[in-house]
Amino acid sequence: MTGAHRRLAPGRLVIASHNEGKVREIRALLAPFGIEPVSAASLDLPEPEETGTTFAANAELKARASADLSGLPALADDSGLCVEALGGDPGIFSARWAGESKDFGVAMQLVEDALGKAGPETGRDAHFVCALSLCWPDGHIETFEGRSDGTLVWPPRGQQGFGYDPMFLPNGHKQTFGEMDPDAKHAMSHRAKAFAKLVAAVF
Ligand SMILES: O=c1nc[nH]c2c1ncn2[C@H]1C[C@H](O)[C@@H](COP(=O)(O)OP(=O)(O)OP(=O)(O)O)O1
Ligand SMILES: [Mg+2]
Repeated sequence: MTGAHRRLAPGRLVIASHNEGKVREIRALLAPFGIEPVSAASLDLPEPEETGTTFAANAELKARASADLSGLPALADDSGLCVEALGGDPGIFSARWAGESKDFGVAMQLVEDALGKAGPETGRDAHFVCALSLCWPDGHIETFEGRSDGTLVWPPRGQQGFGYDPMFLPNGHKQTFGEMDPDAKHAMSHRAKAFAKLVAAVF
């Protein structure tokens, strides 16, 4: 995002996500800022089809859809796990790899199987990306990205977090995101880094 930023006034803000794990993390990140978060689910807002080809494009279309329908500022998150040996897959398809039932045991197994096929020489490096878009009801939109680098472990470890967290070991740490205390993840994750940029720009 370039150019002038707009300040976000205190008041209600829609968290434009239908993923409970994300909503929990975004609520925790918003807690110090005097914002009243309202979930998209509680307003019965639909889950838009993610037709974008980048994290930023998908975050923007989700934020815009919720801001248009609710008349409130809306914050959306598009994120995913990018595995270097898989050319960046599952990437923007990270949620879709978990199928209709959103089973991340299945999705993590698919990643592990694909890594096995890629062969040992390609390594197990991966990173998470998070794009956060904040859209105001008049259509003004700002987008911020964060990234965490790490490696993939097998078998998955830990019950904290959500999604691919149990197989992601962030660089410089001994616990996977699935084993870490949520506060420790919030201090360093891709989502926290994107959020820090948003905070610097709009709060
Ligand atoms: O910190 C994370 N720890 C583990 N896994 C993660 C994380 N961040 C994203 N991920 C994975 C799982 C998630 O399902 C997918 C995002 O897909 P994405 O389309 O952005 O979200 P979603 O469909 O789950 O909910 P929604 O679009 O309603 O916000 O990437
Ligand atoms: Mg989604």
